[in-house]
Amino acid sequence: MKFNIISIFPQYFSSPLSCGLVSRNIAKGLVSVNVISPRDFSQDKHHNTDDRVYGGGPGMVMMVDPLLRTLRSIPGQPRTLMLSPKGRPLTQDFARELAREPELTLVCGRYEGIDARIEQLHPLEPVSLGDFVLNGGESAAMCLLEAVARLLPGFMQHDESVDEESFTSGLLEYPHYTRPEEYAGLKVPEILRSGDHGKIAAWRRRRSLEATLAFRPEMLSTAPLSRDDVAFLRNQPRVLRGRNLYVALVHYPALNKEGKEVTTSLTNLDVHDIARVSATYGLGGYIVCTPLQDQRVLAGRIINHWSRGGGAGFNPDRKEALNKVTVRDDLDGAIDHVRELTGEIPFVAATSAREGSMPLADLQPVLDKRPVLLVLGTGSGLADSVIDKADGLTRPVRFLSKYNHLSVRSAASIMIDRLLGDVY
Ligand SMILES: C[S@@+](CC[C@H](N)C(=O)[O-])C[C@H]1O[C@@H](n2cnc3c(N)ncnc32)[C@H](O)[C@@H]1O
Repeated sequence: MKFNIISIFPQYFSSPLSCGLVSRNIAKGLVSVNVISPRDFSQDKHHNTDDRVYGGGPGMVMMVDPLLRTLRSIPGQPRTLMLSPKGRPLTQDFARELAREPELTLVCGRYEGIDARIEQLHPLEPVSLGDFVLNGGESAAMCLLEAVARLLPGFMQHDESVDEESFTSGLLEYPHYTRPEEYAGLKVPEILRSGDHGKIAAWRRRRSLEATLAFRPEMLSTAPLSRDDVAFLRNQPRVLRGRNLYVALVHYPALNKEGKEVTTSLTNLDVHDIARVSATYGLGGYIVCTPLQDQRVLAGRIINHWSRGGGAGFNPDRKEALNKVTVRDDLDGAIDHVRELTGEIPFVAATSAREGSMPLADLQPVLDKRPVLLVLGTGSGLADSVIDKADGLTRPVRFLSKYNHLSVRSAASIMIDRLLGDVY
């Protein structure tokens, strides 16, 4: 496979291309690397390749002409990638896709980047190494080259090595050991010395599952998993963020359509459905807030029927859900309830279908440290006096859509799922 690397610092590549498997495979002829400098194509007498940025601001920008001439000097129009923070993230799947190409051109930016017109003048696919900024595309190009080249048949001493690595199966890899058999009192796991390949494979699968659960649990949502895998994972100790999450449904003060503060009636559906979501996601609790005596009696009747009365024997799952529900007068009562249960004052996150700037994801790290009370409104939404008491107002679900009129039950489900997903 051939790589053309376009960089104003060709010397950057001499060391990484001269050692390890990359160098061996260049010598073998499996990989060839052609580093080209746009300086050699600059028409200017000083061979300049950059100039000041239009519109003001610090830094220089790579000029379009030397780069375009460099690109056009490469015969055959190979697939051309531009290393850039805005690009498609480089993943193992993407590397596999690129390894099927006979030739790739990698364009390395420097300074503030490249004159934007280059993308209109030459087909370029931006590729990013991650959400961070490097000084230049050279180190990114080297990472990409390695990730792709090692997937070529014959590149590794043993081609199977790449089949078992992290991300290949959607999981992180299991741990490896080498001699000595015992070091600082730590022994290599017995099973790895047993010679029983079936047992070793099963042991490795489980260590892979454990590592993924510990370090990258979100990968488990998409990894192909067998029934055995799921049964194994279900029994692993997990930090369940959901235990720190509480949800309050506020019936007073809520707004009516005219924007006036009113008390809304509770509904059987809201009590049941949000209780079921709370149980499914392992929430700390669900607090229905209403100061009206008849509404509190009604809520108590619903809860008692399903958690202690006739419904409890009839449907034990519903009993578990309804056991999560408590009734309090208002938001202050809900906050007190969480404080009584946890000994801590919760972070209060109000919600709205209209406004709010706090991304839900910002609540995830908070859940690792202290209880969070997610406050949902009824009627036409939470009154300002409730929102004012909150520590933050979350961004509406579907905040870019004109129509986002969800029932409070749906909004609760979506927000809780976005916060906790399948794993936490
Ligand atoms: C200092 S950076 C320019 C950053 C640019 N001003 C921005 O804010 O997106 C210079 C060059 O480094 C490379 N680069 C920086 N971060 C990168 C990343 N995360 N992935 C791939 N390339 C990157 C690109 O080639 C980029 O043109």
